[in-house]
Order: sequence, then structure tokens, then C-alpha cells
Amino acid sequence: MAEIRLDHVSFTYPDGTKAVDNLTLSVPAGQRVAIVGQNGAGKTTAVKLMNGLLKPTEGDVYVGDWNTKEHTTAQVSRKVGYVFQNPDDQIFHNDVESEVRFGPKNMGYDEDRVDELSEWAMKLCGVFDEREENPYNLPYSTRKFVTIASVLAMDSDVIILDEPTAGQDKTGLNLLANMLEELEKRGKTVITITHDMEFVTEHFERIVVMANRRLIADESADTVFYNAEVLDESMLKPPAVANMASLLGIDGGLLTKPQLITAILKNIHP
Ligand SMILES: Nc1ncnc2c1ncn2[C@@H]1O[C@H](COP(=O)(O)OP(=O)(O)OP(=O)(O)O)[C@@H](O)[C@H]1O
Repeated sequence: MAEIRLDHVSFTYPDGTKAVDNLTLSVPAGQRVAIVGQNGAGKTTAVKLMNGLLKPTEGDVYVGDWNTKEHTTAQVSRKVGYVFQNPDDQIFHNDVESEVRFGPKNMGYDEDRVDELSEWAMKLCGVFDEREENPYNLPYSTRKFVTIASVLAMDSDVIILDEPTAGQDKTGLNLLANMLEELEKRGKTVITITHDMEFVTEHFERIVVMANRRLIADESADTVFYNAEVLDESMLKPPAVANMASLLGIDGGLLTKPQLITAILKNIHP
């Protein structure tokens, strides 16, 4: 299992846009991390640096003991799978099963392993019954799960999800919750970019906040959503419970409704 380490990493696009500025961060194997921040903060660029799609213009990115500059994108992406924000940037087969089988086949796994991994990934993502469908006949939210399944089927140590909750209803959110549990059991590292702060508080203990191309906080949810300076600089909207607790002047890093109700009742009947 691979640790990811960014050491004073900056990245400038060829048109001169600096998208990541001096980012230092490490994610131990098996951890779950959410990266949050405004549009344009540099989140997607940061994760593309982690899976070798982009190579730093300054500093170094390590996946385990590999420096990504010394390996091809194809090599790094075998260790760090990346699910694109928009599924339509990733899908290129005419049926779900072929799409999901492509990755593990391409990695050279034997037929049995390809069968086993693709079935596991399709079931976990709720698309097994749609395996013969053309992905483009499925709704956007289901296509997103097709792309998640196609990355999970490669069995990489690290999985990066870019906005997994976008366009998902309760069923999709439940699938994601179940998937995160299963990935944890398998010891996978999961890094998620999201704008959904309820999703963050429910599933991620470690929150990395980016603003203006830089990392401005790397804390637990119960700290970061009560840090006025960070909220101000990142323009993050804290989850409803944290918002309410702050308005009521209740300290203590509350994140869930039962915690908030208990605290309110304690104030009424001390
Ligand atoms: N291919 C590109 N060429 C030039 N500039 C780019 C490119 N991709 C992104 N940028 C710019 O880099 C900066 C960081 O973008 P990035 O997509 O990494 O941010 P983000 O935090 O992921 O935003 P979002 O939440 O909108 O996806 C932005 O100013 C963006 O316009």
C-alpha cells in the first residue's frame, strides 16, 4: 500500500496559470481525506498531480517510493486511480461491462481476476444489472458510478474521486457510503474532492482546505468547520449543524444532529 507525498509542489499550466502553489501534504496508506475549497482553488490540479496525469513544475510528488517525474502516467495511475469529475471525459466503450473490464485487462490481470474484480466493482457501484447497457443510455448519476466501477476494478491502492456526490440522490449517496466502508475494509486510501459538506462530515475525518492555489488548513471536521478564519478565507459553507451551533454560541465541534440536540437540551436543563 502506497503513501502519497507532495513536497513543496507547484504547478503552472502551459498558458501561465499557476494552479497549485507550494503544496506540501502527505496521505498515509488507508486514510480517507476530503479536499474542499472554492471553484478554481486548485483541487483538481492537486489530485491530477497525485496520479501522475500532471507532473509538478516545482517540487516532487511521491507515490510510495516512486517520484512521479520518473514514471509514466500509465505506471502511476496503476497505483492511484482517478475518477474524473465528468464521467463523459472517461467513458469510451459501448457497454458498461466492457468499460469496467478494460482497466483490469489492460493491467495484464488474468481472466479470472478480471472477472472477479469487474463483478465486484459493478455490484458495489450498483451497475451490475446494467452491464449490457450502453453507458450513454443511462442517466448521468449512473454513468458516474460506471466510471467509479471502472477505476475500482483496477484494484489500485489509492482511489481519487472528483465530486462523487454531484447529481446523486439518496440512493446514490447510500451507494457511496457503502462503497467507502468496503474500500476501508480493503485498506484502500480514498481521496475525495467535494463541495458537499454533509458528505464530508459523515464520512471523512481529515479535511484539507485549499484556497487561492494554496493549502490553508489540514484538520479534522470538528475543528475546521469552527475555524472562522479558514471559513472566511476559503468561503466554505459549513454543514447545517455546525452553522446552527455557532449561531447558538455552542462550542465543542458538534457535527451531527443528535450531538446538537443533546447540547441544546443541556443548556435548557443543565
Ligand atoms: N488546462 C488548464 N489550462 C489552464 N488553466 C487551467 C487548466 N485547468 C485548470 N486551470 C486553472 O487552474 C486553476 C485551478 O483549477 P482547478 O480545476 O485545479 O481548481 P478546482 O479547485 O478543482 O476547481 P473546481 O472546483 O471548479 O473544479 C483555475 O484558475 C483554473 O481556471
